[in-house]
Amino acid sequence: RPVTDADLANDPNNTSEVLSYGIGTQGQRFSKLDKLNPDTVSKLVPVWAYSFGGEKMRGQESQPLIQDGTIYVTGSYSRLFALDAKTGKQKWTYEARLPDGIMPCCDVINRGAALYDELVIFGTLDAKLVALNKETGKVVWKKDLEDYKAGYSFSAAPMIVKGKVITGVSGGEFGVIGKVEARDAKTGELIWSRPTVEGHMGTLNGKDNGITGTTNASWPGDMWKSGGAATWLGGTYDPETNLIFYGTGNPAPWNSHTRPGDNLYSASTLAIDPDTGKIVWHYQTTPHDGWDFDGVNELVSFDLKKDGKTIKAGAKADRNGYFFVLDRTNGKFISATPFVTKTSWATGFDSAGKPKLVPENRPGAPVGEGKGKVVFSAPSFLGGKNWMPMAYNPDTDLFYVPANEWGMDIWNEPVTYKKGAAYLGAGFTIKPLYDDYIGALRAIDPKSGKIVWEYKNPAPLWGGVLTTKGNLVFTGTPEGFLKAFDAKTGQEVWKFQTGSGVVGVPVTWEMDGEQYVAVASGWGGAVPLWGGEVAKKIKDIPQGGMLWVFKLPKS
Ligand SMILES: O=C(O)c1cc(C(=O)O)c2c(n1)C(=O)C(=O)c1cc(C(=O)O)[nH]c1-2
Ligand SMILES: [Ca+2]
Repeated sequence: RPVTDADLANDPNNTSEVLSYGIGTQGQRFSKLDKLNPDTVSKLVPVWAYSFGGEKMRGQESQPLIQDGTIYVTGSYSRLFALDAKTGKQKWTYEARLPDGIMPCCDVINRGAALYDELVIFGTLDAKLVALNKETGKVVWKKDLEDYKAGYSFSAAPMIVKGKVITGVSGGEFGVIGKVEARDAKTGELIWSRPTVEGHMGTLNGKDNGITGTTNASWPGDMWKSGGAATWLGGTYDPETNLIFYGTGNPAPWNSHTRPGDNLYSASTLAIDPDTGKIVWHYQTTPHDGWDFDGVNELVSFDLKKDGKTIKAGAKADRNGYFFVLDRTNGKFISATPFVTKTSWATGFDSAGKPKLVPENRPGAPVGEGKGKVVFSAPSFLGGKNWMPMAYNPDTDLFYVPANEWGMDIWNEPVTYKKGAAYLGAGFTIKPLYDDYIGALRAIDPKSGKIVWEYKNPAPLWGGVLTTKGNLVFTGTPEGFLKAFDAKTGQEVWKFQTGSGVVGVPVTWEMDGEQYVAVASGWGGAVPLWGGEVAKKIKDIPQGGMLWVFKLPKS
C-alpha cells in the first residue's frame, strides 16, 4: 500500500500504524491507544527482538515507523532495516557505503526515516538522501545534500510535507552553512533551498529566491560565510498554520568574541512557508550564543488554554535550559521558564522575549594566543535538553521533557576557519551538578511553566519520549531500561532491561487487537564522546544494537 498525503495527515488518529517521525508532523508523540495503562502495563511482555548486527554496535537513536505490518527502523552507520512487525523476520536491509572522510560530530547515529508513496527515505552520514522502494529495499533515487568533505553530515529523520521531503544538514562544529530544503519526494528533485545564515541566497525552482534576512548586519565582516546554524535535528510541520518549524544550531565558531552581534538565524526557531521556502517568522532563543546552545529543539504545536482563550501555540524545551511557549501563528513570545535547576548564562527573559544576560558568565575573549577567562556554565553545552524529543499529552495537558542537570568549565581560544576542520575556538569539560542524578524526566505545565512531577535518573537521559491516551509516558535510560510512568503522577509503573543503553525513541501501535510497543536499544550519541567527567562516570555501559518489541497479550 503506498503512503499518501492523506495518510500522513491522519497519522495521529491511525492507531494501527506510525507513519511519521513525531507520530504526526506536529510532533506531539501522543498515541490515542489506551489498552495499555497503569492498570494493565504490568502485563506488557517482550515478543521479539532483532539485532542490528556486526561490529556496528553503537548509538541507536532511531524512531521506528510501522506501516502495513512492516517496521522500518534505521541503525547506526546509515543503515535501514525492514522487518515483519509480527515476527521480527527480516524483509530486507540497506547499508550505505560510507567514505572514510565523513565527519559526524557526535557519533555514527541516525534518527529515522520518512515514508511516502512506494518509498522509504533516509539520510546518511556522508550527507546524502536515499529513497528506497519500501517493498524491496532497492534504491529508487539518491541525492547529494551537501559536500561531506566540508564537514556536512546528516543524522535527522526527514519529514514529508505535501509531497515534498524536507531536510536540514549537520555540521555546525565545522563552520558549514545551515539550510532547510524541499525536494519532490517521488523524484528527489530540489524545489527550494533556504540557508539559515543571514546574507546567503535561497533558491526556488532553480532561480534565486531572495537573500536570507535583510543584510548580513548581524555578523561582523566575513564571519557569515562560515556561520554554522546547522539544521541538524529536523523540523515539525503544522497543517493548521501551514508552517514548517525548524530549529537552527550554534553559530560558528563557538568563540563568540569573533562575531559580535545577534548572528541571525543561529540558535533560533524559523517558521518557513512549505510552498516557497520563505521565512515567515523567526524567534532567537540564544542571541549571540557563546555556549554551543544549538536552538535545534523541536517546536511542538498544541492548543494553549490560558485566561479563557485558546491560542495556537508551540512549545520548545531549549538546550539553553528554558521552556519556551510561542504563538505559532506569528512567533510572538508568550513565556520562557527554566526547566533545569541552574541557568547561569541568563536570569530569565523579559516580556519582549529577550534574555536577561549575565555578562560575567560568558567565557572570556582569548588573551593574545592564549585562552581567555574560564567560566563555569550551566547547562553544559550538551544542554538542558539535547536532540531527544519530548512528548505532549492533550489529556493531561502536560509536556514530558527529557532533561539533564550538568555544567561545564568553558573557555575560548583563537581560531581561524579552514574547510573541513573543526571550527570551535573553545575548550570545555562537562561536570555533573549533583551526586545522585543527572537525568530528569519532567512533566511541565505549559500554562505556568511549573514542573508537576519529575523522575530522576543517575545517568543523563538521552532517549525520546512517548505518551498515550492510556495515561502513560515511556522513555529509555542509559542504564538499559525502557520505563513507563503514570502520566498524571509520575509514578514508575513498568520497566524492562534491554541489555544496552536506550537512546532510541519509543512508539506504540495496535495489531490484531493487541497493543505493541517498540524501541531501539544501543548506547551512544554525544555523551560518551564529549561528556568529560560525566562520560567517565558512565563508561561501563555496554554497547548494543537491538530493536525490542513488546505487546500486551489479549489474555
Ligand atoms: O551543530 C551541528 O551540526 C550538530 C549536529 C549534531 C548531529 O548531527 O547529531 C549534534 C550537535 N551539533 C550537537 O551539538 C550535539 O550536542 C549533538 C548530540 C548528538 C547526539 O546525537 O547525541 N548530536 C549532536
Ligand atoms: Ca552543535
